[in-house]
Amino acid sequence: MVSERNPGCELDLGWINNVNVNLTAVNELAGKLATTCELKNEYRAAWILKAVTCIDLTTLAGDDTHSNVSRLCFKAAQPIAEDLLNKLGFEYNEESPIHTAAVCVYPSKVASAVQTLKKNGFFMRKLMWHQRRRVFRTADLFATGFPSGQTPLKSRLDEIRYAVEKGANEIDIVIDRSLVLTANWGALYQEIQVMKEACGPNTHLKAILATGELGTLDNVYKASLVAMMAGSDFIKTSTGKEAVNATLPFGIVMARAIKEYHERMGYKVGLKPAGGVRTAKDALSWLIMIKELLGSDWLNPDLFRFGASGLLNDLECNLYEYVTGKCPAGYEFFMG
Ligand SMILES: O=C[C@H](O)COP(=O)(O)O
Repeated sequence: MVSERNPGCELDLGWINNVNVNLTAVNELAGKLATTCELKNEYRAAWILKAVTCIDLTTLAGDDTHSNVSRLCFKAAQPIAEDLLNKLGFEYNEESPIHTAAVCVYPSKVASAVQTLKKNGFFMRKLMWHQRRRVFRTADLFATGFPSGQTPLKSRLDEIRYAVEKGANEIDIVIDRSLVLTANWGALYQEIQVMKEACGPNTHLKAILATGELGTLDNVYKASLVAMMAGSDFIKTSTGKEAVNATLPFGIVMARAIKEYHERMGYKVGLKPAGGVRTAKDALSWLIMIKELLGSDWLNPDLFRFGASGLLNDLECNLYEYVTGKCPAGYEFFMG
């Protein structure tokens, strides 16, 4: 289910200054969510498949080449081994819902990803999916001075324009954490707004808050609100490069901010945990958290993504175990 894109709103400092997060309650809820995930058998397999479709399949390597970006694109288009998928009752064809949500690469590799996707007809599939609002996207994960956000605004805007020109249709920007730590909400709002303008009307913006570097959960909630007020389509926990990345307490606080924004403004903003989400167990805890706090509307790639380089492999292994009753040998899956 898709809602109208978030256009943002005026910066509301009164709203931001009223934020007060209950740390103990957040940690208790996170503990419960992490331990009460009792999904079994076909229900677990179905949720794992759901997780696959919500992945922004990412490569972050300094030695990325055209060839490993191409492999990533193929894996994104057919994320589960075909025989395994068939045993689960699905097959790959133009209608198949089983693909990752997006491919995420550095700006300099966007052209490689777009070329592979086009050459192999994946964008034709995208057109069909688009009619059903299920879009297979190429994202540029690392624009705007990734991962620190400490380069001049002009060069961050140039990076965005470069990636859009090369065919990226989602941009993951990183915020300048110092603006949060000094409570400079006006400057943060303006920066995100101009970055959204640089994306243009058709390219979605995901704002990476780098929650592990924001100091307090109050700051996480406030930065979430400011990013949404500035028009972000998604708010995202982390770059994967902070000492602490996607944790359930951060996710709970961001989900609560998204819920409040939706109640007040009427727009649904997406959530993207990223960094260190590696196992099926992690993924299921996040999906349950989303269902509990935001409801089923958010359980789809239009409103929920995992930013992950290594999660897919574990999801596929879990499906293999479900189908065959045994653990796969390491050589059976070529790339996670
Ligand atoms: O957004 C994606 C993250 O940077 C990936 O982090 P990860 O390599 O820990 O999965």
